[in-house]
Amino acid sequence: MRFTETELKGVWLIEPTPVIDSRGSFTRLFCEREMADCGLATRFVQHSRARSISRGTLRGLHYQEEPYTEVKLVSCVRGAIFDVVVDLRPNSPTRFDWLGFELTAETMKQVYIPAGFAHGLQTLTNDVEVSYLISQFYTPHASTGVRYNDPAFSINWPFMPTAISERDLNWPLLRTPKKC
Ligand SMILES: Cc1cn([C@H]2C[C@H](O)[C@@H](COP(=O)(O)OP(=O)(O)O[C@H]3O[C@@H](C)C(=O)[C@@H](O)[C@H]3O)O2)c(=O)[nH]c1=O
Repeated sequence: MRFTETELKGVWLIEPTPVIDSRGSFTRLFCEREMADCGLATRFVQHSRARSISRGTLRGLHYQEEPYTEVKLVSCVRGAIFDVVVDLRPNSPTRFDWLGFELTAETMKQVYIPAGFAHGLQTLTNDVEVSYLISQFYTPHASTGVRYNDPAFSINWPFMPTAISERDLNWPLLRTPKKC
């Protein structure tokens, strides 16, 4: 596995290094030792999968509040997504900056998202499945979000959303202006 920390400190892109032979390939997707060597969390308490039917479906931007913050290890196991992280850490020099990653079932790339970030995604194909390893239990009363089109972030989503939940359409906008 190849680990690359992004310009948003604490967010890592993890790329697989498949071993290929005449039968096909073998690919490691999680290794406690390699993750720990990079200083990443290795304890995940839930593994969830979300299926989206149509291209353009948007989910997010979500996070859980203290003391239920989560680390997420996200990958796309069917189809393709544009995966987005937004830095919400109060004292971060990159606060409100965002990054987008194309994750596909073929490339098996994963994004490691530390606590303090909101996460969202948009499907790039029909019939998409996304896998999440999550370090904290789902806690509905701490589960919250920020608006996908909040001008504080100005995220360049690939498409107008073709499907989105009422909840995600109605997260309040932040009033704090972007960094001067
Ligand atoms: C996230 C989650 C939802 N649910 C339930 C609540 C609800 O009835 C149904 C669908 O929930 P949501 O609409 O929140 O699902 P979704 O919009 O797919 O939520 C996900 O979005 C992406 C962007 C993330 O980062 C994930 O961590 C998660 O928040 O599933 C659980 O039971 N456990 C969970 O861990």
